[in-house]
Amino acid sequence: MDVPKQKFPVNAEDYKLYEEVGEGVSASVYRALCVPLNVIVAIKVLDLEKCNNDLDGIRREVQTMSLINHPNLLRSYCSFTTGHNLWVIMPFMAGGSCLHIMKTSYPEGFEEPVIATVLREVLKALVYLHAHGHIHRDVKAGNILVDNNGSIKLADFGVSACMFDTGDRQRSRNTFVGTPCWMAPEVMQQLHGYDFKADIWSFGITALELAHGHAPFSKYPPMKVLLMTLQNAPPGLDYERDKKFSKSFKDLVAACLVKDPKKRPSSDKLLKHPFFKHAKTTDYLQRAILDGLPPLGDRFRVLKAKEAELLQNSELNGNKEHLSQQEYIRGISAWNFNLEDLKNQAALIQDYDESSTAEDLNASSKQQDKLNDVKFSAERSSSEILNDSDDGSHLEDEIDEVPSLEDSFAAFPMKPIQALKGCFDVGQADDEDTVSPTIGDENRSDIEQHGAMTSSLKSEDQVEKNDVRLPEHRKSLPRPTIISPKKYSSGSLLPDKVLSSKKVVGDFERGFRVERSYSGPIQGRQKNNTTNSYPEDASEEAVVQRKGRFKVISADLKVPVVSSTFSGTTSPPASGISASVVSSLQTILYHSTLQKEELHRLIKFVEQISGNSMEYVEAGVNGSTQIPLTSPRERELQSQLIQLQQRNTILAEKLQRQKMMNAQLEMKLSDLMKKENIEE
Ligand SMILES: Nc1ncnc2c1ncn2[C@@H]1O[C@H](COP(=O)(O)OP(=O)(O)OP(=O)(O)O)[C@@H](O)[C@H]1O
Repeated sequence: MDVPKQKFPVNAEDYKLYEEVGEGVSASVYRALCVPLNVIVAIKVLDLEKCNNDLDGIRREVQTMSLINHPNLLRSYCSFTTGHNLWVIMPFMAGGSCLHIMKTSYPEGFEEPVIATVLREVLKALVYLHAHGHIHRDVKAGNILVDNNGSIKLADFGVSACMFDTGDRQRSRNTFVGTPCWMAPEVMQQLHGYDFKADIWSFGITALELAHGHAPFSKYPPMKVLLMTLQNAPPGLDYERDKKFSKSFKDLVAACLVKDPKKRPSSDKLLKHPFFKHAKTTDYLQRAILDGLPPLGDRFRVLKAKEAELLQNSELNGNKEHLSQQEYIRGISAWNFNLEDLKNQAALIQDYDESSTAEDLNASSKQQDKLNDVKFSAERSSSEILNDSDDGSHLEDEIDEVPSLEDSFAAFPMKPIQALKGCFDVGQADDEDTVSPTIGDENRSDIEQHGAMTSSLKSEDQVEKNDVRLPEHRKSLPRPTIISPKKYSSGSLLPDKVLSSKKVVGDFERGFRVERSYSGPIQGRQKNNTTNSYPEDASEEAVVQRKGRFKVISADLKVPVVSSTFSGTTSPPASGISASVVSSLQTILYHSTLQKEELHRLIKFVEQISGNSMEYVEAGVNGSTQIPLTSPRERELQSQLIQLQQRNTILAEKLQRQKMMNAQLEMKLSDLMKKENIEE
């Protein structure tokens, strides 16, 4: 329940922690009492040492949560660090998440009026976010929270992004975030970046999740989900069990789950969809789904015990399918970039194929038929196939040598916690309406700047006044400023014109040049996006530490905007730590180049194989109904084609992994260079 404006203390001693009520990838959530105010709150506790992978995301989440102001969005009262933990104080949503409610009482999903009511509230939140330039990027039942009175709030801004971001922030919009089952195809593809419409896809998947009790493909490991989302026809409400749903509901889902983002409706347009005529008041939700539910803490305990039991059983039985189920139960969000995990996930794909459900397989397109052909005809494991393949195995072997890159990362200085103090301390504004820093002050701190970008996050009324068109603050953004191109070290992320400018010589330049010859999709994306004409993110200059995707911003470091750091004609002075970083950087660049070369070959290989073999398989499948394959030669050929197809699938997955590794690498390089610049 929303608490009227009060100043929440930023001291751990002022809070009394009660039971745990939720758990995510990076955090545990507790019910707690704010002693001085005598108010029950929820506290999200993040161990910063454990989530050094995504501290940047956490910082963004904290900032966004403190600035939003909409009844359907979970805001934070304040946040602060205590020891190596970050505490985010927020309203306690006693009903828990829709996912939890379904797991406890509605495993087959909710009734249609409940779904309409929940979705309408979520959509209102999205209209607000989108109108203010934000993409949520993780819309799913696990992030839809219900209060005692049935009111709904969308939570978890850990991976949200601002459409008006520049620099690294903008780059994050071209990266792979979200939860695979809910992730839009364009986000997975990482080709042209994505926008608000990615949330509309996730919204459609969430609609199916609420209707069935689980998201489509939720039983599969992430790699498989990727392939199915990209290759299959979009899921929908097309099955026997979906007969109970209205035409307008089916239509809404179909409208959201269109692969071409341009053809998806915007959030404000979707809000006018006839389906929402079925929506009721939130009191109705309270009666329909909360009545009789045990307290959140008890439900959470039971679910956690179930999860532990499942995990134990699956470990005992060696049943890998449960691993994915575990993730689902926990409502894991944000793709896990752990390479070992990814390898394991990819290795599971064969196992999952055998247990495909009618739902998942029927939702398939022609391509899925092809996959199935492969799936059911080839009995050998992927490793067997790879071992005796002539043209695929060497590629596999070479790729498997790449993990040395991980070692390269490990060499970087990474001790972020000390530098963190102050970064996350976000108290409650005395007057919320005053949280509107002046845009254009180039020396402001990162937090201030974020405030500027989210200064638009004002009350819902204001959005309505604006008729959900272009947010007012956009109109007031400073005129596009032409600045000299910023010198990234990120190789292929650079637009051509930056790459070609001979600003960096010596080994750096060599690195750049080599990078250039391999124009992966990331480069293409960046090219598109660097054409944006807004000033670069001043905060970039204040990065003092980085680990993974985390940038530590010095709270009081005021560095003027320097748009061209390597503007000289000599290489930057490399002394002490710099020299070692430079040499690490060179090693990484070298590896990156090899990797890209490999990717390039893989892409060609996959294109060739898929182009040719798909045709053949299709011909074989279609033809088989008329001309049975009788001769042993024909059968042998058919089986070879199937094997090729299977290899193709495996290579595509490898390719995807490599892409992700590359993206991470690019970001690390870029950050290291910036750090170098700052040190100079
Ligand atoms: N304010 C709240 N009131 C009640 N329960 C909450 C609240 N915030 C979060 N929870 C519960 O805790 C769970 C985890 O929280 P949250 O999603 O913020 O963590 P996370 O680590 O960001 O999770 P993930 O990234 O996996 O979605 C939620 O799914 C929800 O069930």
